[in-house]
Amino acid sequence: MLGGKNNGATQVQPTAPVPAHAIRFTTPVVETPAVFILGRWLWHLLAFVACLPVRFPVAVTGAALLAGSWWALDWVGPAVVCTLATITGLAWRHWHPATFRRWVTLRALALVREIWVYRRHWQPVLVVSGLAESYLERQYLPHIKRVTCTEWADRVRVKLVAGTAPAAFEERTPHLAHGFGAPACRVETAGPLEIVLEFPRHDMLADPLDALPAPATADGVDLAALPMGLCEDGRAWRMRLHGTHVLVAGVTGSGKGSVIWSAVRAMLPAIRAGLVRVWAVDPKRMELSYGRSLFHRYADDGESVVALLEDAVAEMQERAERYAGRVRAHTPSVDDPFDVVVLDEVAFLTAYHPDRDIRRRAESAMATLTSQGRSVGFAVLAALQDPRKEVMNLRNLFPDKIALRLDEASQVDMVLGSDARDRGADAHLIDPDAPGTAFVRVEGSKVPTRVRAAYVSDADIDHMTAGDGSGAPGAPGAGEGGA
Ligand SMILES: Nc1ncnc2c1ncn2[C@@H]1O[C@H](COP(=O)(O)OP(=O)(O)OP(=O)(O)O)[C@@H](O)[C@H]1O
Repeated sequence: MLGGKNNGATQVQPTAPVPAHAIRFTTPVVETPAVFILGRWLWHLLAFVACLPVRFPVAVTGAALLAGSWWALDWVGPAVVCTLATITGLAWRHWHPATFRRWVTLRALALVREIWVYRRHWQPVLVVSGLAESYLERQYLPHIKRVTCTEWADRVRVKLVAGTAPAAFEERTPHLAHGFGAPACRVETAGPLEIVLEFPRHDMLADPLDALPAPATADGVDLAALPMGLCEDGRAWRMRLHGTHVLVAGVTGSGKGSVIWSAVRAMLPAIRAGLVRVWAVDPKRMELSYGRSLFHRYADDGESVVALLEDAVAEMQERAERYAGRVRAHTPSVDDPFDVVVLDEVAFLTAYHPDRDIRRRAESAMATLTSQGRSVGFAVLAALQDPRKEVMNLRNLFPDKIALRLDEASQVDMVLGSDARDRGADAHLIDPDAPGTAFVRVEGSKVPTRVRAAYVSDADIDHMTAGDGSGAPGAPGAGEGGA
């Protein structure tokens, strides 16, 4: 089993008996006749050649055409084939650049990277990083099955050595990333004994992102998928807010404001239409006070904050009572809007406020909102700098979490869950010069995704409060309508 074709390759021959043993009983070593070894190599060569048309159809067809034309027409044949191929390739690239990139460029790139980067360095990198397995004094290596390239990353499909688990790779992602010269490495389980290692080739999130245009009408606001920024694979980062609560953690200057404001901006037409109400808590008086006119309620000092939270709880409970036995899912309407309680620097309420009673009442209101609010259309979007339990012990009441730049490696798992760092969510290593960059667990994926929130500048907030539809200068007015 261990020595099976797909389970690894023998690297070390059995060694001599250990000198300390006076007598050592071992099975006799029988020399393998050369004909068997040559036969095995020949078999592998034939299998490789037979698989070539399936693995590289374009390259094999090209080579066959060249050979056939040369045989039929001497040198004129390959010259004509090359000219026609070049013209066809250029035309294809011109008229269908996306398919040309997918079928030609990325496949060629995958072949080069498979040979030049991964197969060439596979053995030394895996042995040095401790991923080679030993059994009966032989060494076995996981086996590269296939390398593919996407726009932004290489995906290396690996067959594991029997008896090992993906966790061994998850623990060594930094070794693998450095070993293969990639900025990061992510591990996905692809099936029994199979994993995919994802190595980004370049950072799609290196450049800041301008504020995204807000939807033109309230109909266009999808509260389950608010456009927030970009994922590292170039897809849009969308965040669910309706039916969940979101906790945003990050050190000062990490970009918590851009997450909050991107969410508010994405809901703008629905806020204007009265389908969404934002209850803003702003103890620092720096972040949310700027867009005060957009909010249903605003509070910035201990007493008023607690009053706001307790009013939200009262409204939530009144709604829950009305819905009991009649309505099972909340749909935003002008009578029963979607209520978002935005808490900036939540530690002010849970840990730093000098009045113990304020802390207790605030915490109790937050616990009630987060534990009962989801199904009746109440969501909490809270931001904090320090995710430790002493500062915020309600962490687990937030189903969705966003880890911006954090201070310490241990905080990553506190925010994103116990295996997040093993799966490559190095939030403590985020570049301080790239604020707004974060790790999130997007729906349906166990692997944390790196994202960057769009930056909503003061000028953008001015346009939002002034009533321009998209928040951009000169944009048309907001549309009305139901969500
Ligand atoms: N998404 C982003 N893209 C580019 N730059 C950003 C982004 N978010 C924030 N910045 C820059 O980083 C600075 C700090 O951002 P922000 O105030 O949002 O951080 P914060 O985490 O809220 O900090 P604090 O906790 O001190 O309020 C901003 O003034 C802005 O210049």
